[in-house]
Amino acid sequence: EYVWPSKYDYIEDVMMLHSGYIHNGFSDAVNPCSFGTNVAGRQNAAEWVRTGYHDMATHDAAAGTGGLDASILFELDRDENVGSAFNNTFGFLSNYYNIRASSSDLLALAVVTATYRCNGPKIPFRAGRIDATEAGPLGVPKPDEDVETHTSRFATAGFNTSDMIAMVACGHTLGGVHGVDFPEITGNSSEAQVSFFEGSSSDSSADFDNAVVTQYLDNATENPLVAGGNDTTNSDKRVFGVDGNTTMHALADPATFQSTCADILERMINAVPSSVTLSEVIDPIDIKPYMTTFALNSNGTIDFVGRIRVRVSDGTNRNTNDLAVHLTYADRDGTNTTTTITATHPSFQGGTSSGLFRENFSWYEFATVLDPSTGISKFHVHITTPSTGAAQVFDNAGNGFPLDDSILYQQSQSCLDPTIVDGNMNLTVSAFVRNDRIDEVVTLNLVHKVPRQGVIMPALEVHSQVFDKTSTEKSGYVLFQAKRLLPSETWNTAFDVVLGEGDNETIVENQSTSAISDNICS
Ligand code: HEM
Repeated sequence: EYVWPSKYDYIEDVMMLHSGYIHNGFSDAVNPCSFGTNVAGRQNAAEWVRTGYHDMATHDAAAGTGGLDASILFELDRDENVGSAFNNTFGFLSNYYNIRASSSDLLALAVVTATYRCNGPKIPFRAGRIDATEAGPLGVPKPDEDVETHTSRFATAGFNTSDMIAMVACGHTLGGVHGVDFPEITGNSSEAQVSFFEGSSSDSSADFDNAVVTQYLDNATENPLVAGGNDTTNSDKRVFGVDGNTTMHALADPATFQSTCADILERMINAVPSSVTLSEVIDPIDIKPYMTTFALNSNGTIDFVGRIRVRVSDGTNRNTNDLAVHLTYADRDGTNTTTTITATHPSFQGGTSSGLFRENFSWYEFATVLDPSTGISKFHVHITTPSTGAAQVFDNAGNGFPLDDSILYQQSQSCLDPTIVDGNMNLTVSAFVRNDRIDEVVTLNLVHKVPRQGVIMPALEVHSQVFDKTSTEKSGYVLFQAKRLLPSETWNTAFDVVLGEGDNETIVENQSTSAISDNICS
């Protein structure tokens, strides 16, 4: 059962908030399925799926090495990874990459998102992949290799002959062979030339359907890897036929094709090194709070500002126009207060967001102040249906939504000075620590983005630094500050503020330097 906060909150947002009032646009690049960022010949959805496969292809299931680990970032100079698909894919994914979302998790989510956006099946998504830090072995199948080589490559990765046929068919339902990458196959090397696996007469190549299978069985295929003029590069013909077409006949049933692809692509993205433990399947979270501000204000009270995201997808029996949300909370000692904090539904963009798998969410915003002498320890979310009076209380799997007011990150008193000195900018992070804990260590954990030659994604290194206690006191709190230099070209990054150590740790997670880049450093 989901408990807030979770280390997968960020990736769940990437997955579930594609468009609307609060959105991150993860599916914009594959919506519609044919979309190619207005570059002739490009189809992002096809590129994402191909990138997922090429990264996984060198998995060794028995040895527990390789797989979906983004090692392909280091393997782009190889002739088995021809084309701009890989850099295009990671170029888009880099917008979402951070310490809470590895390149490999984002790539797996890209496969899931592209497949679904193209009318394909719903592939369950798990997170937790760890990125490789160097290239893996060679061995991505090439079209001019024989079928024994391909069969054994798939077998090493944990896929039998029938799995191989299905995986290739499920991949080659999108996109095609590009003239710039394989002119010897297309016979035309121009930028815009694509010989689609499912032919040029329909837009099937932008639809996750089984035309690649039925056209092959009907001997009516234009697939350049089946009907190409040079049999040497007709790898799909050899792969599809290797079991006497048994698997292809099964895949000719549309429902079987969809369910088989869901299974084989899920296994493809979950082929990970044995050192990786994947999370449970990430399902949409029903009630999810977001803190906007939890800090001391100039009046000496605590600003308590945030949002509640309520799932209103089909089947929830919730109607955005007939919902009211309020919070109640317990003070620092755990005693319930009688205060009701009303959350209001914003009207901009209907105050709703939508995401993968047709999920919909409605937003409710609250802004109040709390007495710093009594504080807060947890809150409950109440959802009522005004038309019927029905009321429900959400308690975060039993214990309420926890908040710890022993440390308050002061975003308004933190800043990133835009002046660049010797390639660096001055970062100041401020936090108030409650009097009873001021003797504990306060640490800034800042993510440094370290550029890597020829690799789109920088390495992420966490640098820790201890805060200094200042002489500023307010409302039973003492101000702490950490100052450090941040390389200007990678200034846009994230940090955590941590009070105490071990079991006593209180963390304010995932704050961003971009949120303080307009603040004036005083
Ligand atoms: C024997 C195995 C395979 C071989 C030899 C092979 C070969 C190829 C070749 C030559 C291309 C053209 C690339 C270009 O022109 O840039 C291609 C494209 C593609 N492949 Fe494969 N492939 C194999 C398996 C797979 C699998 C298992 C998947 C995914 C599950 C997949 C997904 C794709 C996709 C989506 C494209 C279209 C890319 C685009 O249009 O930009 N392939 N493949």
